[in-house]
Amino acid sequence: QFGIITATASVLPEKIITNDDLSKVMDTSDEWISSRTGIRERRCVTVQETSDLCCLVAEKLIKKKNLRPNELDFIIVATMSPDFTTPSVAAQVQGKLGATKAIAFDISAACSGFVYALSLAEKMIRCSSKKGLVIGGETLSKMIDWSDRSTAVLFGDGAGGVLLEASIEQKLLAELLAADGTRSTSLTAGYFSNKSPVYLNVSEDSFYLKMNGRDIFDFAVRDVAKNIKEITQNVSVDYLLLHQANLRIIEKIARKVKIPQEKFLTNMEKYGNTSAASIPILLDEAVASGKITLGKKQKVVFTGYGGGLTWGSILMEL
Ligand SMILES: O=C(O)C1CCN(c2ccc(-c3cc(CO)ccc3Cl)cn2)CC1
Repeated sequence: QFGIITATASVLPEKIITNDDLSKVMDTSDEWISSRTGIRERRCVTVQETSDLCCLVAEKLIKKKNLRPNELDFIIVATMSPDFTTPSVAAQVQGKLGATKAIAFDISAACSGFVYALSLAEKMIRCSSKKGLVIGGETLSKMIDWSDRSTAVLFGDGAGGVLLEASIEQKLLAELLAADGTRSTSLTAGYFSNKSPVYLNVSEDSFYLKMNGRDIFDFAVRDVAKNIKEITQNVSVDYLLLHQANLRIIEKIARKVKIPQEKFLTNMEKYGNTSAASIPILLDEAVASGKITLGKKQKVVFTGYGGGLTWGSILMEL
């Protein structure tokens, strides 16, 4: 048995923050943000937590296929902005859903989290699991230093996910996942400072998201392009769904891998960078718009890249 995607769903917080809204509270402009990133607005939670967004995605997914919650064997949530270190977001979703049979755990791989989680979940189905949810969910708005315009304008909140079910047909055709921990300091967030009376180290790390934009930009254009080139060799791909970090980066990658721009779907203009949620949100919108139809055998590449550093692609027939 192999894992195939049989439903998609996404949930975005209602509150919209436009570039102009941000230009009123920090030294930035719609012109700068949209020309350098492609982002025009983003969503921000006002009362919801990551677990609330993920729970709504889970409810949408099981409803789409008329499943009962206790039919699920697993719930995996990819997030870098959980409500708690424990309980996991996945466990919170399992409890709220009443998915009593599902094992539940979070995956921490930043913006590669959804791709890492999808790869792992498909292996679980190859080893006898039958049905499960793979969700990417973030409330990055709590991780941002809202006085740092270099990062505050880039990120957004949201969640998306897929229902994975067992099939005799193999649809996950190839994958290429990678990590490079020697570059781990290029993007950090959620550092817990140790307040113990015997702790001696004074770290300058911060809870707030910090990024070396230049390093990450160059990493994305170099390593990610190489990864995509390798996985799309001798394959005619219909669409590529890359982590929605920056439109300029996606354009540069498209040119490097010599695949037409229009095959690279984008929606960062509406949602900004939602880290692990960006690919499943993009997928759900592509399905809702009819660009992608599940079961139509379209060849799609999912590519995540970000903190860790981690990156990776999965080639799937949908
Ligand atoms: O000056 C400019 O043009 C700046 C240059 C720097 N930029 C960047 C750089 C890196 C990212 C980014 C972030 C993550 C984290 O999820 C993952 C993947 C990427 Cl590629 C996004 N924007 C913005 C415009």
